[in-house]
Amino acid sequence: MPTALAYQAAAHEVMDRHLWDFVEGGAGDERAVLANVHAFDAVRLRPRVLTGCGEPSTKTRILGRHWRTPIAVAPMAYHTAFDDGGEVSTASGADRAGCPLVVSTFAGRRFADIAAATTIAPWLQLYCFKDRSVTRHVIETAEAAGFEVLVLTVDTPRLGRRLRDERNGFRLPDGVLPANLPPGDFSSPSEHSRTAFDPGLDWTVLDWLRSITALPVLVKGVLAAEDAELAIKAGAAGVIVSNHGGRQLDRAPATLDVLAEIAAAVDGRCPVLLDGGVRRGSDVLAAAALGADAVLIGRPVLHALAAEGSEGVARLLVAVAEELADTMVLTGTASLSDARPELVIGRRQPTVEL
Ligand SMILES: Cc1cc2nc3c(=O)[nH]c(=O)nc-3n(C[C@H](O)[C@H](O)[C@H](O)COP(=O)(O)O)c2cc1C
Ligand SMILES: CC(C)CC(=O)C(=O)O
Repeated sequence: MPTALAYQAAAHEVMDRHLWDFVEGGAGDERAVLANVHAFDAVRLRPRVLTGCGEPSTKTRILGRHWRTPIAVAPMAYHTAFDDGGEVSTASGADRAGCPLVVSTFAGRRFADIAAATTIAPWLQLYCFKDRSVTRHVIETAEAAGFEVLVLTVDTPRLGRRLRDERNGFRLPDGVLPANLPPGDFSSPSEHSRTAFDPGLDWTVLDWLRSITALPVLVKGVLAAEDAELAIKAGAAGVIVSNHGGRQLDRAPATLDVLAEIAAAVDGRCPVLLDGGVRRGSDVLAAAALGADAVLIGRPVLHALAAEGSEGVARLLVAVAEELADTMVLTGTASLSDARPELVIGRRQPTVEL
């Protein structure tokens, strides 16, 4: 069975060193990158026996759509740096595994071509630029291509200081460009983001989004129960518990460590998704037990794409989904709604009461 670890090793063999550092790296001392993975490593599951659960259901329903398995691909910039087909390859691989793809504002392929490669309507990850006309254009292009959901990234008023990229003087490989943005100089993500991203966003950005689109908006980058509450008040259709894979705030908490607190605050009013460090099917079940309706997988998908293209993406995601089903059988968990916090040993209980 192909694992995330095996694809990481395979990608390391084939990837340019600076590109590797761009993908693997995080902000500062990379505490938050490690914290995500360590939080999952520390999980032990408490199996129940003789439950009669031999054929578990991994199905779920998110924003009115049926998902075969509670796994989607996290938004990541520039898949064309890893495979010539870029996001088109990722979308078709994810489709074969039954997983939706969240497409980055900085996708290297046109939204219409990405949408045509999958039977599952993609979601658009949105960076809100100072120039709102550009942001609006990105949304309209995605809507015209049939995208169904917006994911507003809120943890990036400025890009985290990524020391590997600073040391390497990182520049995108020649020919790697965002396919859905007006022409500009994108060669250094840190320099571009400094001039283009709006550092002064507040919750009223959701009002503006609602005034220009009817698509549901999920807020990605929530790490505090108070912000989940504010997101719902501002009209968000869901929250994504994320620390951007440790690429933003070096001392951000592991996402798994704040999940229960946020799920308790949301209390079923909207879907709660999580990303950061999800590598195994057993990680998916732990996240479900602590309140996630679905998870997103980031770096391992790029590793699989770099190592084996579209086929690699499909094989990785199928493997994680099968491992989720295995773990459900072995813990006596018949369905995702049966995954309760008692399944997980040694996690802290919610700490914030609203
Ligand atoms: C190379 C790379 C590019 C990324 N680009 C984006 C992006 O364009 N927009 C965004 O919201 N998050 C972006 N992310 C963050 C991911 O969406 C996600 O939060 C994170 O990778 C999940 O953690 P994991 O990689 O440990 O699975 C990026 C992450 C990586 C590794
Ligand atoms: C081009 C970057 C802004 C993409 C990103 O979000 C990241 O590298 O984490």
